[in-house]
Amino acid sequence: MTEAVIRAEDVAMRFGTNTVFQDVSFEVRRGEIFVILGGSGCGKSTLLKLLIGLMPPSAGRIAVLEEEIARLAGQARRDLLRRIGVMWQSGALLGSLNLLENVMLPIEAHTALPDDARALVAGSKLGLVGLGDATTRLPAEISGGMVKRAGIARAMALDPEILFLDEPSAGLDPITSAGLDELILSLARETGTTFVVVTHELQSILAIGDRCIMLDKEARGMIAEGDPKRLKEESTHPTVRAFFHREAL
Ligand SMILES: Nc1ncnc2c1ncn2[C@@H]1O[C@H](COP(=O)(O)OP(=O)(O)OP(=O)(O)O)[C@@H](O)[C@H]1O
Repeated sequence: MTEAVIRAEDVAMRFGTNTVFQDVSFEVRRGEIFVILGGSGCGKSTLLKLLIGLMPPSAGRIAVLEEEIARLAGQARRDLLRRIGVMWQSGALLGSLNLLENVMLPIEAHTALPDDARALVAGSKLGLVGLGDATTRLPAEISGGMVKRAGIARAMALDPEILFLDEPSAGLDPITSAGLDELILSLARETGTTFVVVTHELQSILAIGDRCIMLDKEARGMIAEGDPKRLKEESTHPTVRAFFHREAL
């Protein structure tokens, strides 16, 4: 079986007396597109924060690229974070910098490459996401879909082994959203990057997800794991069925 790049074992997260989830265990395998899904407030963003080490779990263990991310500090932590990329919902571009300069930022921060080489790398990442002709545009001058693409280019600037995407289709119309799904699929195929995507967009989940887990607020944990297309056909769990068949309800 393909190597696991993330292993979550019996993970729980509590804020005070509020248990968001517990007993969450799963693996993400190298090269797959892994989707974290579930309704509002079930803890998708919280789980994403645990996976990238922004906070430690209340219980359990999360290993990312064989390292227990919550326990790392200093250089070891920086070294691991360099191997992963994150795109937040907004795309998080700096408005005063053009797209090329935005993508150059992480390269400047983490490598000693000279200016022209940095620009070359940043330009090639923008080319990968279909923005090769827009490198001198400012974020305010481009569409919402292009902002997301630029955010992905920036998250890929350092050739991450795992790319985390937080609600990539949020705020996009269905056609733009479908275009973004195609981009994610082609990047996964061409670069071999592992994708972990947080979303509740059913069309996206079915279009891009190799495997998924579904979190549930009432159950305070995972209620499904597997290939989303198979879950849609085969799951007998009422909440899972309602989610995958909601168009028909
Ligand atoms: N820093 C925090 N302190 C206290 N409670 C928090 C904190 N972060 C999240 N929560 C709680 O955890 C629960 C899950 O929130 P989270 O944002 O992870 O859900 P979500 O599935 O991402 O929701 P949405 O799809 O609406 O973004 C909520 O009850 C929220 O109030």
